[in-house]
Amino acid sequence: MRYVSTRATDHTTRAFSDILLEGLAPDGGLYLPVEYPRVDAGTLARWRDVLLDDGYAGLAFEVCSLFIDDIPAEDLLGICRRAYAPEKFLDPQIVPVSELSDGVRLAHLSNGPSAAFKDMAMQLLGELFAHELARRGERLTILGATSGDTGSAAEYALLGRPGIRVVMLSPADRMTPFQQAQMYSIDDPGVVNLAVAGVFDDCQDLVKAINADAEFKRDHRIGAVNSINWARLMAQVVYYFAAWLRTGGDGPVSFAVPSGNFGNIAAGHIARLMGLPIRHLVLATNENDVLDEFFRTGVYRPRAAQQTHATSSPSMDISKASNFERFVADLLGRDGARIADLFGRELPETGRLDLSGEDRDRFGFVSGSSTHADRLAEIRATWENDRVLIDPHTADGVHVARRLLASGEVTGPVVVLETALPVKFAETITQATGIVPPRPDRFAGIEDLPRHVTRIPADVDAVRRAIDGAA
Ligand SMILES: Cc1ncc(COP(=O)(O)O)c(C=O)c1O
Ligand SMILES: N[C@@H](CCOP(=O)(O)O)C(=O)O
Repeated sequence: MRYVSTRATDHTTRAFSDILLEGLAPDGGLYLPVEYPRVDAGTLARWRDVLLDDGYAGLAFEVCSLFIDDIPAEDLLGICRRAYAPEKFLDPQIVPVSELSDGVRLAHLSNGPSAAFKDMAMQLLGELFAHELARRGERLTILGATSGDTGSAAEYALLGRPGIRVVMLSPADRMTPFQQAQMYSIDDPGVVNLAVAGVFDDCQDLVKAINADAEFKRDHRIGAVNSINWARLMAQVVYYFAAWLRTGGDGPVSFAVPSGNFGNIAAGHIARLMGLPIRHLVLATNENDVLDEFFRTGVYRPRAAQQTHATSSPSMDISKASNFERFVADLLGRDGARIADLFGRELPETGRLDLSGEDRDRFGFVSGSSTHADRLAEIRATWENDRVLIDPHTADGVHVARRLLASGEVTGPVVVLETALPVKFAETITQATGIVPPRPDRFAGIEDLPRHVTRIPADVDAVRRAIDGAA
């Protein structure tokens, strides 16, 4: 499979291993496969057996093989087996699917090392980076941005890997105490945590600004772990197949997806275009509802930092969704020149994109948003009715799914993607239920450990200095 930038105006394509290390394309666009591979009913039936016989790792190998043709098959199988070794996850099924009493299903994606769905991709990325860097004899500085979950998932997956160091930007004082402790308690010269005076979007802008400096990027061997890196999306595609297969039957299923940077649901969009029977992709936001607004109106209107609310689902406090560009590329038939103009000129100049004239309905998206009160009500109801604790991000998804099921806008089996364990958001869980969420033993006392973090302004030179200083 070859890859092309969303903004490409020529026929230049790249190999998977190259874009894995490169992350963001030099023209500022995001990589996509030249075309999505198609999966037919026979393949889905075979994959049902693969999942039963070879587990999640076997399925991941099958899906990834469609996107990677420059890593030998036996190496890729080993990579998938190490990434999805059952002992790394709280459940040997890796992604179990459960059913609540009202019929809504949950696909549990947060059983991995850092207790959020980011582990599903990050464990694979860790193995892929290690394989490719060893093969090339190269080093990589991962520069990432986090609103609370990508950072710890990346640091856990990459810690101690030869030739890799991580510089992670996080929004100062906007993550929960648990999320901060997960990252800032890491005491390792290969991990540099920077707390930026700003919101997640500021951190993401800084990452993009560094990536736009071709010379600095080349000299410092900068790579990416955010969902701007195609490999993240590829890995996330796998859990849509797994969840569909575990839901049983051959018919269409709808997925409700807590959304912020649009990576989680972009993977569902890709799975659907590959042929997975998905009826609706139910996009759920919190009060930061830029994406909900787009799917309702066709107008994409990112907000400034001052208009980005600090909510009780803080990992989704995002107002500029990176992966949205990938969706627009599909919406506009991969017209690279138009994408370059929209995202490289029109959006920065006008602050909005009006795509209401385009036929976005054909992609199966419906959307909604939730408030703090909605999330509390869903967490409480799910606890009282099912004795299941869900985190506030999952509650965003459950809320929108239940609302659209009730209105008839969405029908049939709905699988909500469960994206984090409640322990990461204990205060909100306790507010909703009066219960302190259970804490896996490996996280005992992390808030009491010394912190290793440097505060910086939202300034690209401060990031450059930190990268230089960490060298
Ligand atoms: C717990 C959690 N749920 C949902 C999301 C939304 O995912 P995405 O940013 O890929 O849309 C995130 C991150 O943004 C998250 O950390
Ligand atoms: N929710 C994420 C922020 C989005 O990051 P991405 O890596 O999925 O692009 C976080 O928790 O850090």
